[in-house]
Amino acid sequence: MSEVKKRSKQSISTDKILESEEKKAKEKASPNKNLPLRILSRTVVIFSLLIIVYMSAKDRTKIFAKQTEVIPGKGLIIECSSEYMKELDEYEGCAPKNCKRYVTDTVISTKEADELLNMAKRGLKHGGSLGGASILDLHSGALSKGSNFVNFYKLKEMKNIFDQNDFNTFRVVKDKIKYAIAHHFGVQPTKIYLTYPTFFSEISTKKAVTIHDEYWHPHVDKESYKSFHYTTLLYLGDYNIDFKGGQFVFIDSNYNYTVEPRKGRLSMFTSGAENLHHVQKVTAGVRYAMTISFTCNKNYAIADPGVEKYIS
Ligand SMILES: O=C(O)CCC(=O)C(=O)O
Ligand SMILES: [Fe+2]
Repeated sequence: MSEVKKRSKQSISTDKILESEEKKAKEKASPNKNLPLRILSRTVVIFSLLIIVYMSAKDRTKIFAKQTEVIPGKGLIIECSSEYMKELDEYEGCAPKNCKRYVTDTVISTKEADELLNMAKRGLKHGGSLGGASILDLHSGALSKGSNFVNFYKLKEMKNIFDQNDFNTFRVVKDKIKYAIAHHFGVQPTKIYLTYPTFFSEISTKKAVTIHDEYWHPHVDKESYKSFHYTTLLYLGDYNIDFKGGQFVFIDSNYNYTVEPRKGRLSMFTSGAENLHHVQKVTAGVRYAMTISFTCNKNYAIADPGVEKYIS
């Protein structure tokens, strides 16, 4: 290589080094020059991620029963959990043909739901949990009060708060539900028994105080209430009208299935691990519902509640 060529090559590479050093120096002098661009690109990335998370969460949630629809009957068969099936082996005529959840708006009338709602309000106004999730159990008499429970069958001020007419309404509704379970789950009505607790629930927007107020945790009813084999929920008010939030959600591995409460809507399901569920937080208004459940085990059977429950 000639001396001239060598020198010119050297001077080109020296120029390049100078150029890049100049650029670096400039960037150092004004570090914020690329900042808007960086903020913009990061914002785009964050928003895209949020959209992906939102869309995938949305896609995993299906509305099984909308409040605005009147559902004659809608069911979803699921695989029974092995523990549930094993336990039912010993109860002839009580094991379901299939494990499932089933929602119907045509078994219980609006009038019957209104009569029960009236009972719920009448009873619960004497109680009320500090944390806003209250129950009134027609079997044990447990009524949420403050951060505890009292037995309303023993309270002077609640003496005869429910008369035999009220208990009759409960019995008629309970019998309709029992036959609906027998029909839809393929079991003998004489082999399923009303069990405890059998209660009204009232949920407001108050912040939880005790563990009893934390109704929103996913759970299996068979674990929360060992006597349950068939859970039924009767809704006494309307989602998005009487209250906001408070949807019931079945949690499956692929999808969540939401039941929006509707007055008179009956939701029935096998109480095993196949029906893991939770209730979403109530964000406005007050939500009333009733839990009426059945067992296959005669030892857990209870008599229909009546006026003889009052302890004088
Ligand atoms: O009120 C509801 O919709 C369900 C309540 C519930 O899951 C329960 O009491 O175990
Ligand atoms: Fe539950």
